[in-house]
Amino acid sequence: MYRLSSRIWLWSALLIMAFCLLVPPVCASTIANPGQFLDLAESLRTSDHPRFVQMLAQIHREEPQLAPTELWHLRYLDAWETMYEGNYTKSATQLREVIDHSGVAILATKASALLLSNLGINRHYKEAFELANRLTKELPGVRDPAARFTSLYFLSMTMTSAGQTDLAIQYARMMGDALPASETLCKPFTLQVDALDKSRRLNSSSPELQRAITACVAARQPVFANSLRLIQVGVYLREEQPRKALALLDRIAQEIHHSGYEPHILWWQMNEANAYAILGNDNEARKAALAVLAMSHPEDKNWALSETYKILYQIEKKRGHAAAALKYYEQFTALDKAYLDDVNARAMAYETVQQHVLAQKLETERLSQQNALLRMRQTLDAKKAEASRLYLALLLMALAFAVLWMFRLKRSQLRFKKLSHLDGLTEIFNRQHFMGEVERTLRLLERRAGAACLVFIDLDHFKHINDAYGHAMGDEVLREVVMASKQHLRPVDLFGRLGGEEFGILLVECTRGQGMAIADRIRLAVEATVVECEGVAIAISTSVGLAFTDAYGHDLQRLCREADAALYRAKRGGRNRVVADIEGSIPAEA
Ligand SMILES: Nc1nc2c(ncn2[C@@H]2O[C@H](COP(=O)(O)OP(=O)(O)OP(=O)(O)O)[C@@H](O)[C@H]2O)c(=O)[nH]1
Repeated sequence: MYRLSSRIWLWSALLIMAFCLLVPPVCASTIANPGQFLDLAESLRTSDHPRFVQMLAQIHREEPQLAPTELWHLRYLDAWETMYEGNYTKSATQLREVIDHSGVAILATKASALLLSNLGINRHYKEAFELANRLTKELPGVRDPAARFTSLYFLSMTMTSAGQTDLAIQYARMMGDALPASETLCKPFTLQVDALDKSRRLNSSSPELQRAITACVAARQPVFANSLRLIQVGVYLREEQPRKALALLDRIAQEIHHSGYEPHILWWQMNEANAYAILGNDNEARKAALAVLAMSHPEDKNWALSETYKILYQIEKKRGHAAAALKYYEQFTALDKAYLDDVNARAMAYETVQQHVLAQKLETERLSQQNALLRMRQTLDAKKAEASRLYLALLLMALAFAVLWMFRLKRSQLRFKKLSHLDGLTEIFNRQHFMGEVERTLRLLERRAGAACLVFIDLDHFKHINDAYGHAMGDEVLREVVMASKQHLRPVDLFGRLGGEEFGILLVECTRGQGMAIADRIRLAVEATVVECEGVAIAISTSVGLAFTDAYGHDLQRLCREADAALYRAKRGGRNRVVADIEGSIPAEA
């Protein structure tokens, strides 16, 4: 048996038992099926170790025939055996190989869990806690119940070794929550008791203790049951109940010694020495303590040995054996220091890893916060750009709408203005606008001494047309007369309805002769206008009076008076004729 510290002994026992029960024993064994053969070998590792070694050698001879998964399984078992033989460094390398390269999730998880224990035993605490962190992270993805159970088992043990007993209890509870078919509550309960004991929260009447013992006895797990009973002995001793401790030690003595499990025997012996020492039975205490020393090796460094030296020191001191007392005291303090150093190293390593993880987490959080901020900014910028585009579009739409609205307004204003200038029936200038335009034009002409002729037109006997054919026909006649007259005007001439059946024309830049000719052409056009009413052509004629600027100047009033007078004369002269102003050279009458 290999020399381990007393705390590690318990963990080793827990480790061995865990692997014993991971794979249920298989009865058949044939190399014809290497997968099954490997499973069988794995199940026999601790219960029949010689056979396991022999099977390992046998399958090594068949190595070339093995499938890749089977080869990796074999390498995992090799790593286990190497660790069992005490070569932790080589075993760690082999396990890392399986973890990194096997590609078989269950094997990688089992190898990780075993490596965790390996690193702990080998006092590579920092690496152990780093691996524990990785295992914890990977745990949600471990679906295989046995692999999950194993991971939790080693995680719980590792947390206890780091003094993180609450976490250890939590992992142990998680083991109990999802037990693989081949497992019982013995191991989860034992781990909880161990964590409670390490954190001094266990007393002899704690229900957890009894519950765990019952579960392990029922599950036929003597190593676990004995570990729990030895813990109970320790609790009795802490509670100053040495007689109860001795009674329990007595009860389990046979089983402990029969098991041959050296760490338990040593632990049992040390507890006996301690119980007798508390009772003041120095002889028995010394005897038991010396038995512990006899079982140990000079280079052993463990807590049980440290406690033993302490007991011996106290006894020798009491007896006044100063030299012996000093010798034991020196050995006790050296071991105690080593043990405390180890505890501190574990706690320190745990804290270091946690700090590192925390720093990484903070850095990750900081980076993710920066990313989130950046994303928010980008989103905000995109939204701003979108909003700007929207505002621009809205602005353009509003602008377009305003322009359209203004355009339509202007157009309708112009239309109304134009309409307000026109006569509703004939659509030529109404009187007011006509007079205004005539006055403006006359002023312009006057400035450049241009000639013009004002023409007044009045339909003859229009009342009769209305009376004979109706007012609507009268309107039609008015429209036709206007259209006929327009044919003889130039764009510069002004044409307006003065009222009723009376119209005015200003012929611009027009000589007397031209004026008379145009007026007569209009008269003739009116006369030729055909408006029929129920097949009867309506006779239309008009009288025309003219006044020229060459005779009366550019004064509108004067011209109007003279044109009106000429028109009056045309009427009086018999109608349907053109009469010019009196002062004109030609008294034109047609
Ligand atoms: N249909 C129609 N008749 C109008 C309009 N404005 C005025 N009149 C009519 O025109 C007629 C003008 O009659 P009068 O002033 O007696 O002149 P007239 O009958 O043409 O006789 P003379 O001018 O002397 O030849 C009236 O009967 C008015 O009612 C109009 O817009 N439409």
